[in-house]
Amino acid sequence: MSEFRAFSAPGKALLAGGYLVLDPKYEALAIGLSSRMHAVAYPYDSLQKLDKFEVRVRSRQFKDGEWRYQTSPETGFVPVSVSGSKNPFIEKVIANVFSYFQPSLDDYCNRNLLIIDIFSDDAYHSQEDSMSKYCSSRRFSFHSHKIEEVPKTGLGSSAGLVTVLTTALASFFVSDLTNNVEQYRKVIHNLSQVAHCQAQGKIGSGFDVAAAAYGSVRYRRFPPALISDLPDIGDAIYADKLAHLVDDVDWNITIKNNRLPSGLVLWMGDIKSGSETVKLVQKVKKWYDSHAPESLEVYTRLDRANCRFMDGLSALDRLYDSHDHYSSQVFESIEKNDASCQKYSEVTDIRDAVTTIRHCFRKITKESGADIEPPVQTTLLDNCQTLKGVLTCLIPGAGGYDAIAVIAAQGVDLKAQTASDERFSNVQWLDVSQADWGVRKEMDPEAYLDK
Ligand SMILES: Nc1ncnc2c1ncn2[C@@H]1O[C@H](COP(=O)(O)OP(=O)(O)O)[C@@H](O)[C@H]1O
Ligand SMILES: C[C@@](O)(CCOP(=O)(O)OP(=O)(O)O)CC(=O)O
Repeated sequence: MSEFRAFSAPGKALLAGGYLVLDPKYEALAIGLSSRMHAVAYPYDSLQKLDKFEVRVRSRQFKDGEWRYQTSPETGFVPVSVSGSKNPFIEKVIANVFSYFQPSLDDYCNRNLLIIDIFSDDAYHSQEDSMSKYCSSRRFSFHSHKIEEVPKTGLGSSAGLVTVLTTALASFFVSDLTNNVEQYRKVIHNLSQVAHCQAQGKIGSGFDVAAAAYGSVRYRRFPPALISDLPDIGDAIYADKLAHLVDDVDWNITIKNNRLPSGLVLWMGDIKSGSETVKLVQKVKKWYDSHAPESLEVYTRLDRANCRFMDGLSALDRLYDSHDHYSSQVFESIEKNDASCQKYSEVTDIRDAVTTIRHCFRKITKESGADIEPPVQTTLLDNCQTLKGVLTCLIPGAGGYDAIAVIAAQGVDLKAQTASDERFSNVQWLDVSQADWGVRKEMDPEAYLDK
């Protein structure tokens, strides 16, 4: 590719299936978010040295936000940092994209310097110590600290980065990718899952990369061994094993469209208190293993409620699209959030499912010591449920003290409703909502360039 091109990938919120989604028996609901990670790929440039590729990834929103890696076929495309700084997510994307496409330097003579700019939308990070600036017509926040030092809001910045960078880097090697992302979506997803797991040093469920690649999806995970069984990057057989995994192996995952109803909006409330997902997962696993067979009964009940929740959202989405009189009555009742809601099974089915989900999570919280829905969050969610226009609310993902998710009718303003309400004083409503589409080409690459 010889011209500028830009791509973006969405953030994520896991609205159903936390913990269960780690087991391929269960499905989960990953919602793509309007906060996106962006990548701008520049036309090829040339290095003086012709025996290597150099990839320069710049995140100018952050202090020291530039990483330069060199790689070559001779070294099995093992990336070597030549900027002194390292970024594991960028490094693994480079290793896997080059290992997969196997570019020869002869084919890229004088086109061996690849430059990509990364931009992240505000909601991914705390905005303290930042300044809003325009790059041409797009506005981003620029921070005075390094990316690793800026507090995150848990919207999946690393998954979005890995997915959009994989897409942008691949566009140097596949001439028609930019205008056919859909055709290459599976390859992008698979390469991104591999890179993300390798960079994190652990194999999670992958729901966050699935959301970054596909948008809002009903998701069932791949077997962890698909990735853990890969040889080391640079190993003589790594490229062949990676190509076989990406192109030929059945990952046996479920990726189905399952979106929030058009007539509803997702609100994410940042609580500004962190929770360490890895420790929560370890505590829940210990509880599950030590409380069998009752723990299996709890998971089975949770799974049924998760599926009722997901099915209920799909039913409500179909109802909204019908635009008939009954649909209007149902959505009007949600807007009022009064006793009239009890008349409509489309509303009560979803609420009953979430009630069961939250009850099970409180039971696990009590028995495992993992603060999935601790009492302070229970109180906050119960208060949220009373707000005008709220259909339901829950703790997303691994739960804890990170955030709350509220599904409310369009046109409802939770910021205004809660602004002077002491009960919500520690909630910062993020400027983010659901966005159903995954990684995509952006139509205005010039909009990211400093004029
Ligand atoms: N805009 C960015 N530019 C460069 N690296 C980024 C960017 N956003 C995220 N990262 C990388 O991802 C890491 C955060 O990943 P992680 O801890 O998994 O958080 P999250 O839950 O948001 O994915 C950062 O420390 C950094 O290495
Ligand atoms: C526990 C989980 O099932 C869900 C975690 O969801 P979060 O959205 O809390 O994830 P982080 O952003 O990594 O904290 C682990 C997994 O699925 O990998």
